Amino acid sequence: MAKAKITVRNLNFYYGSTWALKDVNLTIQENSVTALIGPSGCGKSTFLRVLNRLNDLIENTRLSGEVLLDGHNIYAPGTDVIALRKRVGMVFQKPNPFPMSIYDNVAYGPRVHGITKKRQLDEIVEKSLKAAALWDEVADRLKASALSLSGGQQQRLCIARCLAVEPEVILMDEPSSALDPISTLKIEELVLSLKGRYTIVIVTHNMQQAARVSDTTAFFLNGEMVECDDTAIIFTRPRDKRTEDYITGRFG
Ligand SMILES: Nc1ncnc2c1ncn2[C@@H]1O[C@H](COP(=O)(O)OP(=O)(O)OP(=O)(O)O)[C@@H](O)[C@H]1O
Repeated sequence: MAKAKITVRNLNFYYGSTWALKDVNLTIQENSVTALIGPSGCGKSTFLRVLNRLNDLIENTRLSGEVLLDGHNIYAPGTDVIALRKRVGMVFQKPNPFPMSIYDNVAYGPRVHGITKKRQLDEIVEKSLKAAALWDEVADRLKASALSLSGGQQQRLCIARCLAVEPEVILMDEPSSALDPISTLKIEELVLSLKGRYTIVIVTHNMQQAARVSDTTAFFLNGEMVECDDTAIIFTRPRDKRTEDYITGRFG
């Protein structure tokens, strides 16, 4: 039985006078992959950043509405934002490993959260790199700089770093748009392998990618969430004409 992991209610978001998200209502099911699609500037990334309060870091922004994670509003006063971001991790468009070793990148989060025993860290690093499908390529050079990895490997390292703190939700903002086709395929396989254990929300400009990896797709346009449904329905018989125009390439 599907369970709502995140419920967004009447969400509005403003950058100064720019109304970037307009009364968005959306439910994200637990342990599934939800793709956010729509033309450039429609608010996909803003919506993603709302889900772990990353927009809090941008000045002169305003939000109204509710974002419930397991039924609790993450914007309620007194919310521990550090704890929230541990539960709701993020992977960015451009791989952004820290300038330190492969091992230290993955161990970084667990260390911040108080894990210091080497054996325990070793286990977490191995498990996370395996889950991110990178272990076989780096097991013999964990002390090498993360910056010596290829772009695709760096992105899988960033996913391993995210997994190391055992998040419940993983937000991915166009995670393969800066990568070559083979690395992109690896990221897509990885997303599919993580499905079922994590709730994944992925922003993508690539509609084939959305069709390949996601269970549910939400279409955004000019800050509105136009339509959200099973991915197969969105791509074959969307209800809204605007969705149809977008997926058939009439604009965007
Ligand atoms: N930091 C910011 N300050 C001011 N306005 C912003 C900021 N970030 C985004 N916006 C504006 O908010 C709107 C939504 O932008 P957002 O980046 O969320 O769209 P997007 O759908 O993710 O676009 P893209 O696909 O090009 O990344 C746009 O009008 C954009 O100009």
